[in-house]
Amino acid sequence: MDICPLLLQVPPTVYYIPDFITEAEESYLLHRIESSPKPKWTQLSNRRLQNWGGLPHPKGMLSEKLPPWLDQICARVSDLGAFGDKRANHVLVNEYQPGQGIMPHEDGPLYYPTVSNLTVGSHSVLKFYHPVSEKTSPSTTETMGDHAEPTQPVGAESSFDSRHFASMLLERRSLFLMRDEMYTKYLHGIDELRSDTLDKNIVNIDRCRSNIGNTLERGVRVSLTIRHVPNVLKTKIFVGLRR
Ligand SMILES: O=C(O)CCC(=O)C(=O)O
Ligand SMILES: [Fe+2]
Repeated sequence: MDICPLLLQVPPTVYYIPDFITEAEESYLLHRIESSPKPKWTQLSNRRLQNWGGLPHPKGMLSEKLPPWLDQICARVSDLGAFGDKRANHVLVNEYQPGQGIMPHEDGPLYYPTVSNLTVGSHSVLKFYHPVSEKTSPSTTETMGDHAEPTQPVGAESSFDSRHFASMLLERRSLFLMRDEMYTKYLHGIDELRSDTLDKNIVNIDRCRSNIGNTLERGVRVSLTIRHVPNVLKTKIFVGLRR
């Protein structure tokens, strides 16, 4: 399996694995996601999502058992050593219609500092940004635990272009991993576009089916953000015995 880090314009903390799953596995995952009960979906302004495994919280996540179809994929990602000797215990499913995206953000301190993203259904382009300054905290913070949308200070949008330093093409069925400073320091986001024209900023183009200059129309893309939440509440159930 090809998990060589990309040593080009980005630090060696980004991994791209084309065809991590088969077409049959992709169809199966899409089917399971689509057939999840309606209340499992949370509609946000620019995408909808499903949260699995519990709601990450600074005081600890009350963990919920993952369904077998997600547990299997979590095991496969964990077996790569993505989370050290820990196992992924949390999955966020994001569904993007063409024209939808996610604002530049960081994933925050509630997760083990490695994020893995499995892309199904259609491709996307993930863009990476320098933080506003090395000393200040990033302009946006993703607090997916409570489904809050990333926020952005007034005037920050115009500066994103100048802070953009690399992009990754995430083809369907691929797995993307980022860790270390790519997780803790830099921001990532997806532009709200209906198609992507691939330019020289795509650092993983050599591992992709497409070429620089191609324009790819976006279909409905579902991504599975697979992470490890270290702070899990150990619930103790006390059973009172009465005489
Ligand atoms: O859809 C993606 O690939 C990115 C999702 C993301 O950044 C997140 O869930 O925090
Ligand atoms: Fe993210």
